Parts: sequence; C-alpha cells; structure tokens
Amino acid sequence: MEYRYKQLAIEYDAMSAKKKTSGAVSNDLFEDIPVLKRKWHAALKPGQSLPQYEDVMLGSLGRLADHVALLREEDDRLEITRSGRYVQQWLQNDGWDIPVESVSPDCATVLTEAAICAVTNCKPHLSTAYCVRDGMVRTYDVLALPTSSRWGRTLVGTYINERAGQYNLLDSIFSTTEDGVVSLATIRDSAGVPCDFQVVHHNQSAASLLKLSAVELQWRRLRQGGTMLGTADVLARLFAIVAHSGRDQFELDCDDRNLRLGVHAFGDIVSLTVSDVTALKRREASFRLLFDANPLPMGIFDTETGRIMKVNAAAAEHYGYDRDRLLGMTIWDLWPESDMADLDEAMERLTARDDFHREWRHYTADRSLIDVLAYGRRISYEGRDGFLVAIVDITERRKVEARIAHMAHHDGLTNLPNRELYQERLRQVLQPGASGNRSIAVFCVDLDLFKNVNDSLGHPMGDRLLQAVADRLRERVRGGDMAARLGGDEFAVILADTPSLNEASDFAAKLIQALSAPYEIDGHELVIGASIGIALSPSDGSTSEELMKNADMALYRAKEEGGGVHRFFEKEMDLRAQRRRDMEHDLRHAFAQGDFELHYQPLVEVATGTISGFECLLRWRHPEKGMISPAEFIPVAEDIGLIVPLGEWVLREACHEAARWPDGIKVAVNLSAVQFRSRNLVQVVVQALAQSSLPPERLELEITESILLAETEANLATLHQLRGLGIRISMDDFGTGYSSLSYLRSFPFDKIKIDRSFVKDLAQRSDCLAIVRAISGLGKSLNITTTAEGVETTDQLDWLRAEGCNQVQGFLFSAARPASEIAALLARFGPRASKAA
Ligand SMILES: Nc1nc2c(ncn2[C@@H]2O[C@H](COP(=O)(O)O[C@H]3[C@@H](O)[C@H](n4cnc5c(=O)[nH]c(N)nc54)O[C@@H]3COP(=O)(O)O)[C@@H](O)[C@H]2O)c(=O)[nH]1
Repeated sequence: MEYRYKQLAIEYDAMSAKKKTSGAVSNDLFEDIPVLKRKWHAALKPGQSLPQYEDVMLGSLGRLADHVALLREEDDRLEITRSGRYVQQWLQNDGWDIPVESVSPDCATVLTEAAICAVTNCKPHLSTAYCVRDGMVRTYDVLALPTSSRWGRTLVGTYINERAGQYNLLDSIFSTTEDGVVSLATIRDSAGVPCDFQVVHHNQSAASLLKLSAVELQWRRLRQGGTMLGTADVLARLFAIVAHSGRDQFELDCDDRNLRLGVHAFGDIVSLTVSDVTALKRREASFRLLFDANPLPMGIFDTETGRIMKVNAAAAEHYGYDRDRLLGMTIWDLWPESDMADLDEAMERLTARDDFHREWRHYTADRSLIDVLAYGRRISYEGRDGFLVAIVDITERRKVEARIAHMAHHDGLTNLPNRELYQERLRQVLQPGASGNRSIAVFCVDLDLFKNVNDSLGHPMGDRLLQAVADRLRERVRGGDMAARLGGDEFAVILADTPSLNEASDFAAKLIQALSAPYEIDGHELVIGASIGIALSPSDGSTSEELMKNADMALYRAKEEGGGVHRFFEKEMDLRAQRRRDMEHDLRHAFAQGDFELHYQPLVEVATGTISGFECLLRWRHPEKGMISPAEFIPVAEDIGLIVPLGEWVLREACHEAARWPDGIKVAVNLSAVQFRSRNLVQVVVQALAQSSLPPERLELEITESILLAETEANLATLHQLRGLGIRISMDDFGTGYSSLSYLRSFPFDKIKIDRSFVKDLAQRSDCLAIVRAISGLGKSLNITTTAEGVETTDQLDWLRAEGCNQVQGFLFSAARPASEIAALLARFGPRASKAA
C-alpha cells in the first residue's frame, strides 16, 4: 500500500512538472498571492481593522480581475456579487449576486470557509480547494481578503487560481488497488472478425501480475506473446466474451501462482481484472486435504435449514450412507425422535455462537444409535451460513464407561446390585416424600447350608448356585424394589412400597420357599435353605444404616433359631447386640488380664471305675457377672478370633498341669475349628508338649465334625500330623450335627464321644438307646474307644456298660474341678484308689 502512495506522489509530481512547463497554468499567477497580501497590508491604515475595499481591489487588479470574486453577507447568507471570467468557469456559474450555497459544493465550501476565517480574524486567509473536473482532480488556491466598503459593509475580495498539477482520478484509484486492471481493444481482421487484442490501458498492478514492465505491457498485442494472456485458451475465451458482449470469470495457473481473471466486454473494449488468488487457492487446497481426506467424519450443514451441504468420504462411510444420499438429508434426519427437543434447543444456541463442542446421539443408515462428540465452527459455504462439523464417535468409549459404572455398582458373579448401590437405593427411597407415607421393608437374606455345597462340591459349583439364587431373587422383585448381593451368601431386598407387616411377612415366607426349592445344577440336585431378617421403616429406623443393622440383627435371630425362618427386628435384639458387643470387649480384656482358668473333669474307665484322664474345660470368672459358661463365650471368642491365642494358652496350661499328674493319666483338650485355620496349630501343640515335657501319648485332642466340614483336605493333613506325633484324636459330640460315617472313614479316630443328649434319655427313649448301641458297636468294630458324656446316674452307667461303652464322664463322678482338686479326685477314683477299693 505504501508503495502505491509513493507511486501516486511520484505521478502527481511528474504531472505538476508537466503542467508547469506546458504553461497550462500561468506561471505569473504563482506570484499573485504574496502581491495581493502585500497590497492588502499596504492599504490597511492605522486605527482601522480592515483596509478600504477601493484601496485593495479597485483599479489595480489588472489581469487578476478575472480571478477575483466579491463576496458579501446579505440577509445572513454569503453572496457572490461579482466574479471574473476565470472564477465563473471555476464556479461553472456566470451569475452575479448569487448565493454561495447555490454553486457547486466543492466551490461553495471553500469560499465560505475562507471568507469566514478572513472576516473573523480580520486578515487575509488562504485556503485550498480540490475540485473534480472532467475526471481530473484539480487544486485551487483561494485567498480571501476582507475589506471594508465606503458604507461600512464588509466585502471579501476572493482570489481563485488553479495550482499547477492535476491528476486523473481513475488512475489514482487503479494505482492503489492490488488487482490488475487492463483495458484491451479488440483487433479485427479484414473480414471484421476479432483476431487479436491490444493493451490500451493498464495499471501498475497488472504489469506486476503479468510479470512485465509497464512499458512492455502498454500497447502489447496479446498474440505477440510474452504474457500469459496470449495463450490459445485465454484468447478463445476473450473472443467468446466479445462475441456476446458478455462477461466471464476464469482462472489461470502459471508457475507458482494462480490468477483469477474477470472479463467484461463493452463492444470492442474488453475490461480485464487480474487478481492473485494463490493464497486463496492454497487455503482451499488445505481445506480439501483436511476435509476430504480426513479420517474423521466431517460435514457442513446449513445453519438455517439444517441441510447437509457437504460431507467427506469418512462421514459417508461412518454413517453407512451413499454420499449423495447424505447430501439430500438434513441433520434432523440423523437425530433420534427422543432427542429432538434437545436438538431444537441446541440449534437455537448455535445460531448465536461461532463454534460449539457437544455430545449428540446420531442414527446411522442401519438405524443403530451412536454417541458422537461434534466439534463445529461457523463458516460461510456456497453463500450460506453454515457449520463445519467434525465428528468423533465415542460409542465404544461410552459403552466402556457404562460398563465400568455398572461394574462399580453390581456384583460381578450374579450381576445383582452390590452393597453400594443397595445402600444408595435405600437412602433414595428413605428420602422424605420418596415413598409417601408408606413403609419400607428391608430384608437381609442369608443362605442356610450354602457352605456345605461350597466345601463339598467346590467353589465353581457354589458360584453357580449363587447365580441361580440371584435369578430367583430377581424374579421376585420388580419396579422400584431391589434385590442385591451384599457378599458371600448374603443377599438383601428392599420393598419400597410395603403397606403392612403381613405383606412383608408373606413376601419373606414366599422368598424362603422359593430359595429352598431344589436347584438342578450340572446334574446335581442341590438343596439349601434361607433365613431372613426384616426391618421396617419408620418403626425400626429411619436411616439406611439403622435399617440394615436392625435387619441384620433379625437375621441373626432367624439363624439362631435354626434357619429357614424369617424374623422381624425387635428392640430386644438391639439389647442383645449391645450385650454381645460388651462381651467381645470384656473377653479381650479378660484375656489380657488373665481372668481365665482351667477346670478338669474326670474320664472314668467303665471296666475298672478308675480315672484314666481328665477333660480340660475352660472357665471365665467375670469380675461382675461371676462364672460365665464356655458355651456362651467360646462362639464369641471364635467370631472375634480370640480363640486362637486363648486356645494356645489352654494347650500350654493343660499340658503343663497334666505333666504333674501320675504317669498314664491323660489330658483331653478341646480344639475349635477356628484354631485349625491359623495354620500353625501343629507348631503350637509341639511347643506345648516340649515346654511341659508331657509325652504326646498323654494328650488327647477333642475335635467336632465341623473341622471336617470346612477345608477338609488341609484339616485332615493337620490331624494326620498331630496323630503322627503320637497324640490321640477324639471325635466329640458324636451323634449331633451330620454325624456322617464317612468322617470315621476319612480319619482313624482314637475315640468317639457319645453326646450327652443321648445319654440323658437312655432309660426313657428307645431311639437314644439304639443310637448309643450303634455308636458303641461301631467303636468296637472299628477298634475305637467310646466315651459317653453327661453320665449323671448309676442307671445310665449300667445301661452304658451293658452297651459296651468303654469310658464315661459326668457329674456322677465329678463336675469339672480346678487343678487343685485333681489330687483328691485321683485319690478317690485313681488307679491305685480303685485297686484299694
Ligand atoms: N474349644 C474349646 N471348647 C471348650 C473349651 N472348654 C470348654 N469348651 C466347650 O464348651 C462347651 C461347654 O463346656 P462346659 O460348659 O464346660 O460343659 C462341659 C461340661 O461341664 C459338661 N458336662 C460334663 N458332665 C456333665 C453332666 O453330667 N451333665 C451335664 N449337663 N453336663 C455335663 O459337658 C461339657 C463338656 O462337653 P464336651 O466338650 O462335649 O465333652 C463344650 O462344648 C466344651 O467342649 C476349650 O478350652 N476349648
């Protein structure tokens, strides 16, 4: 641009010089202005603000008179009263006494301005006027000389003269545009047919764009060559345009540039504009590359109509449409009906924005829904306001996210909601107003005998069973209700709309029935049961935590009662739970304080009536509650894991005590199944024997069949190791529980202890006698000692002797007594005492 102005200035100077030498404007007149100014000053008399009109203007102007106009103020407006011929030509008006405002505005403006300034400042004022005459810009000096008339009026003598130098208006405009402008004259042959064109006019930009100097281009015939306009193709186009006096636009690619030619024919004169569109072309090529070849689906849609105006190959392929088919559609066609309100709202907002970035759902050609992220930018395309959109398909990402979210809230095995989702749902339905005034029932479900399946048939079978249980649960809940797996064989149900206690009870009963029906899995018919604890809101709690805790307590009660039943929460259960928590605390404290002691109950040989050993029984002397039964505290110690260190203490103490007894007197110590889980049981026993120096043959370990129910292989291995040390192993409480004979086959027990419940009714109940007889017979044939527990009467002793039982234990001889009383007991029932008897 700067170059253009410089060029303009040079052209102007050149023209000024030309005018001066050509004499188009009188050289002498260049001197007139200082002369007139001097004259005005010379005429100014002391004490006057303005010189007299006659002194300045009259009689002495001579040749300048043609260049002078006389202005005066008349009726509040400026009037030209007289004007010389030169001025009249300038004004294009030869009238006298005419208002200044009636002449052409370019003259009126400068005359008014000069006159006002001169009168206001009481001195000559020189202005410059630029006037356009015949397409030429001319510059005039306008000198206003304020004077006073004889009658006191102010008259302004105004001298006007053109300054040397004028320039062509169109030339100046053309010279400032970067586009080339060329005028061609059509050359016709003798037959009058156009055969060539000649450059008759052009601007500098045209020469630059056509890579010629201005001189080389001027008067050049196109067929002469040397320009890209002389090719056959361009000439053919120009001839065609001239033939119809029409217009056309086309592009020329040459070397490293792209030129766009706009052609307009006026008869035989052809006006040509040449624009450099190289940058534009490159932008278009980049756009094509980015758009057409982009692997991302892209398109342009009309903002107003939603019409799809352009798509790339990736879009056609991704959406599964033929490209033309896609171009005949609108973006509404891609949207699911359900999202239409969303689209309307989105479109409303789009019209006010230049770009957007949002998530939409689209239909593909096969009507499958995909999740897409659309990035849009407003563009103008084919004269329409549109949006260029790039699409990123995030369907898979959304699926994975949904899967992860599902997994975070569902149990992987059964696909039921997990504890977190269950609690969240419970919190939701408990919100004020969520379920009106209706009660909400929370069910804690625990499977009975599930552990057996897991232990006997393995975990995969256990898993299949849990899945089947989940299916049955799912079938029974609907709507806003929920069934969940909380972990292991623990499930839970929420009934969010439970009108009555009876209905909750009915539901629980039916659920137990459904879950207890046999399962057919991999050719196995499996039977388990279920126990349910129920808590209702608001009576049993108003928070999810309270309700779940209370339902759990009710479940505990149901389990305690043997399972297969449902129980509602009762306030009293809360007290029991509190008592239980107290006991756990007190147990830990008691162990730390050494509040436990061991008592010993004699084991008497039926044949001799002498003591052959003692069963070691744990006692807890509570500082406030007195003696607490092991039947009460051992299950709690097992639950909290205290039985492991406590059992170790029992073993060490019992061995230590027994080591002080006469040779051959054995000590029997009870082992809990939990002690087997600690995995260092053998080591603990070995240490107890070593520290006490008690021979292993004098130690008997009493186990219950529960040890053979869980982790059978590992526990059997432990038992074999213990027996390998020479320790005797007894099966306690035989006849209760499952009493599977296969246990007797799986391990060579040294002793079977017949549970005292059979001994108690031996004389009254034939079934008890039959069982005692069977167990004794079994012991005899397997060469296993049989010990009857709970013998309280001589009658019972007689029956047992008759049935061939080897050993007895019970209050008939003695209850369990502290170690300090052992000597007395031995004195009474000991081997020597018997001999004495
Ligand atoms: N794991 C451990 N378990 C232990 C330990 N110490 C005891 N126990 C187990 O606790 C249960 C209850 O024991 P306890 O209250 O001591 O009862 C025992 C005897 O007092 C009772 N008994 C004995 N004779 C009679 C009788 O003639 N009548 C009658 N009503 N009760 C009698 O029987 C219990 C002994 O049973 P058992 O162990 O099956 O031989 C109990 O199961 C203990 O095993 C311990 O250190 N570890």
